[in-house]
Amino acid sequence: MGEMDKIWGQAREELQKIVGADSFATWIEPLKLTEVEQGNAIIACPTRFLSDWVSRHYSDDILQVLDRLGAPVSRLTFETRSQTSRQVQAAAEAPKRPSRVHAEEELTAPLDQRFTFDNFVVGKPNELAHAAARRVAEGGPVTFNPLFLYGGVGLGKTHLMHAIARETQLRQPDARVLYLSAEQFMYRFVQALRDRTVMDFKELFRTVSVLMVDDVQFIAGKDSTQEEFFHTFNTLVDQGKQIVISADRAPGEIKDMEERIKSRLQCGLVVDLHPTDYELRLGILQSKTDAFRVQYPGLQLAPGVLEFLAHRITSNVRVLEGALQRLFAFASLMGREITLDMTQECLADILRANDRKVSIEEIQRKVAEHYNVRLADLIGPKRVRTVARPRQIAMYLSKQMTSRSLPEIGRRFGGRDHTTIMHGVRKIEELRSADRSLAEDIDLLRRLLEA
Ligand SMILES: Nc1ncnc2c1ncn2[C@@H]1O[C@H](COP(=O)(O)OP(=O)(O)OP(=O)(O)O)[C@@H](O)[C@H]1O
Repeated sequence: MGEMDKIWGQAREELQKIVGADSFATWIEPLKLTEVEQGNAIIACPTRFLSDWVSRHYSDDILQVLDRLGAPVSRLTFETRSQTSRQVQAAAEAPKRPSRVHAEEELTAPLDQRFTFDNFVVGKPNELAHAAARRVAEGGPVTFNPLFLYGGVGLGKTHLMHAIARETQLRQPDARVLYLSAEQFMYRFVQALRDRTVMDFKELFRTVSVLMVDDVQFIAGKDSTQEEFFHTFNTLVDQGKQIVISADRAPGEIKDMEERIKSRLQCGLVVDLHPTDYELRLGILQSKTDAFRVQYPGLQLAPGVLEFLAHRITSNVRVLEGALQRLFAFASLMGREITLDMTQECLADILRANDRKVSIEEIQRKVAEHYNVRLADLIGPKRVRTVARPRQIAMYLSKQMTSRSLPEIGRRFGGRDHTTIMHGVRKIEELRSADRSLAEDIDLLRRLLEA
């Protein structure tokens, strides 16, 4: 067995544990590692569609697993077999199934086993989206059509879409649920145009019970795809069929999307997934930790680690999950308890990327609020002690927490000279070591500003 086959064999075992048996069979099984060269792993993949999906959804997992197995890889390149061999393969497979069934199976993107309602942690920022998704999945009379879910990267849109599709299939086994990305919609449409099978395409789309299209912003600027999408959409709505759409922004904000489509998209229920808050992040971390404990039995987790992560990693849930996954893998490899020190060491890059940039204005506002003085007084010329001390604290924090120079800070404090700022910073440094309650006040303010 060659070196690549050996590594890939081990990687496949690991990946199966991470993604689950079904997703593994659908997405990872058909792949083959052919070469690792200067940090680049070349992976052979039977179709473009498969490589697109795998690179969007499983790249991080594959990279992490290869890394863990000692293959120093920082990039993945997917190589698809040539067009000719793909056609030969398709032709060889075609007679096995009736053509209609074949087409439907190909159209619906497989569902990720991990994306269920049970695994979705609900908090303030996503409770409305979750409730609407559940309502749609319950079936019954269509009350809002379409359901339009939108939100920033990695906040759970795809997760909710898969959960709706799965739940609908469970509750109504006869319902034809079609779930696909807008990119796949376009790809299929273009293929139908090329193969002169547009009528079949229309027929197929217009006879589904539930149509779900992920990342609809993708068809912006693609005129004929938009046109076709619009007609499909109207036909289904007229027939009272449920449509669920997701996008990275609100319908009205999608550029290069025809007005009539935008307005159609807005006529149902539009709900957004807000950025996560601390409580939701902590809830998600706790739920993922429970899942990881099954995968890594016996692993010890020191108190405070999850709170630290929820506090420091605020970008999105995907990053949060990736961080936890790396931490568990690292700890299990080292056979050590997960402590705060290990967390900081193992996730240094992610933590750095998530460091909050605090502005001088935020510092001034927070300090003024904390000491109950007016913002205008904090910045203005008043010299009374009740204002002068908080002002110096704000100067000190501005120097510590931002990369601004003393003259720049001076300008934001009502045009003061840089020597005044330096004096203020020094004064607080002195007082800090002598006055405990002042030191505690400053720590509290810093924590509030970093949150
Ligand atoms: N509330 C939640 N509870 C549990 N897991 C969540 C939650 N929100 C997001 N996730 C997880 O975060 C990851 C990213 O979510 P998802 O793929 O649904 O994001 P998205 O909004 O579709 O992002 P993108 O715009 O990048 O496609 C997934 O693994 C998902 O399971």
